[in-house]
Amino acid sequence: MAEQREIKENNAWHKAVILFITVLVITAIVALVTTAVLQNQPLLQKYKYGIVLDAGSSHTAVYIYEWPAEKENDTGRVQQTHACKVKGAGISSYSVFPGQAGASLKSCMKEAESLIPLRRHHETPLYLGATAGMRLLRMENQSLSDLVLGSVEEALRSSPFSYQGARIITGQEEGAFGWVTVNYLSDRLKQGSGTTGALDLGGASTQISFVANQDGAEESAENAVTFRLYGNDYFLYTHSFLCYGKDQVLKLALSQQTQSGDSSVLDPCFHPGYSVDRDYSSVYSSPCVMTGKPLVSRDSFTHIGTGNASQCQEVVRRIFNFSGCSFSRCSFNGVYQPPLQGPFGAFSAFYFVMNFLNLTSDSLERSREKLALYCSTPWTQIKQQHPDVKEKYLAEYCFSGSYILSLLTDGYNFTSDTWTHITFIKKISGSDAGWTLGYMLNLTNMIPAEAPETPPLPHAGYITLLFFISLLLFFFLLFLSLRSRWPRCNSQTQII
Ligand SMILES: O=P(O)(O)OP(=O)(O)OP(=O)(O)OC[C@H]1O[C@@H](n2cnc3c(O)ncnc32)[C@H](O)[C@@H]1O
Ligand SMILES: [Ca+2]
Repeated sequence: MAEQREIKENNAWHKAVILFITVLVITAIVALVTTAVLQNQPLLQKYKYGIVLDAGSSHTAVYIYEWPAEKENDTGRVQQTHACKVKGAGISSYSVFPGQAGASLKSCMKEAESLIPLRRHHETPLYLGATAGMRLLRMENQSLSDLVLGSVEEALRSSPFSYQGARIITGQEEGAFGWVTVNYLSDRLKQGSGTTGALDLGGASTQISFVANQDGAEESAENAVTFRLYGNDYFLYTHSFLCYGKDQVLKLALSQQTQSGDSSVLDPCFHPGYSVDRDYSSVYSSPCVMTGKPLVSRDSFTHIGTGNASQCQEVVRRIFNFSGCSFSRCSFNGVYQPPLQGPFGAFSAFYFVMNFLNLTSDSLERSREKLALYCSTPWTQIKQQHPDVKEKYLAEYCFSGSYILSLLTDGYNFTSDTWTHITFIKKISGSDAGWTLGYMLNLTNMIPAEAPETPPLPHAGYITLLFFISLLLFFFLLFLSLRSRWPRCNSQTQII
């Protein structure tokens, strides 16, 4: 009887222990799962998205970015998944029918709707930034520029995304965010290592941005931008030259060459055999062209190419004003520029043109030689060699190449030595170089000022830990349950 009571007491004791351990194990598992879920909240939500519309002077592009939902503050994680080129010219060209500017964006916005998962639409931020084309339109006619912006705003508001605004960004923002993009994508911000300068050549403006000595801020505050990113301070020199994009510069060059009012213009920046009738209005209607149309009754002139690179260089140099610098040093047009600090990434038309001309990896001298040979090639031959290239682009590569060489050397003061510091780029790690990504990262606060504290374990680490601890607890429980059966079997043997 005493033995039986002892066995019963033993069993009750074991049951209590097992119950206690079971409760402990369940609590531990619940706690672990809760921790893991809290630490990695968006386990099921894989990606988040953002959309930026780059309303440039020549065209509008819709960029879609994505990033892993649980890694919002980790530098170098946001990437471009899609770019849609809006058909037709830039939004500033809709000044005649402002209401149609918004409608032009419809097909790219539909594309974005189909590419971004439905459940993400309402939380996907949507921005539009307009650049030099709209800056020029605003200078010419503020109410027309407001109507165009109103039209795109209305179209974007009616999309399912989280519309955050459409505005004309400043040249300083355009330059600075281009710099952020380039350095973010090349992972230079996170490492806190040296940075890359950014050179952007658009249709209506061009930007130069690089980290420079802080003293420059005292000389010219309007060219200084400071960033604190990821625990590092950056003092940036940036300048945007309105009217020095490649389309506006061509107008400037043509206006200078047509001043005499002659019926034809012999242009050394176009190929021999090239001949096109142009309306004066296509040159003189731009606010960048300060001089008036020559006093002739004709509406047009004949634009004839002669293909002479050294004469073209002279034509192009006349576009810059190298006198009158009120600072310690200037680039051109009296604009302050500190000594260049490379390396540099040159994108947009810098890339389009230099890539077409096959000049992305030559020395400055070799580039000059190759360009001279190219410019002197007859127009018929050029057209035969490149039947698939848009004729407007094809006709202008000699001029644009000459302008780029002059802008970089005469304008920004790159030399034969520092020329090698420039890399002509289109994309970095699959994302286009340009201001849009930097703009979005800034507005969504995705680059923290301080280096974020790294969680004790990465996502995969939590899952692995959870698995092993659960496994361990399971075996421990199994062991205890088996062990609790042993004495009972022994007792029964003894009774028999
Ligand atoms: O920055 P802004 O000045 O507002 O202009 P944008 O944003 O519209 O300018 P892009 O960088 O898109 O293009 C720069 C210029 O290069 C031209 N362009 C685009 N693709 C080209 C190509 O393949 N070959 C030559 N030129 C090209 C385009 O028409 C513009 O004149
Ligand atoms: Ca641009």
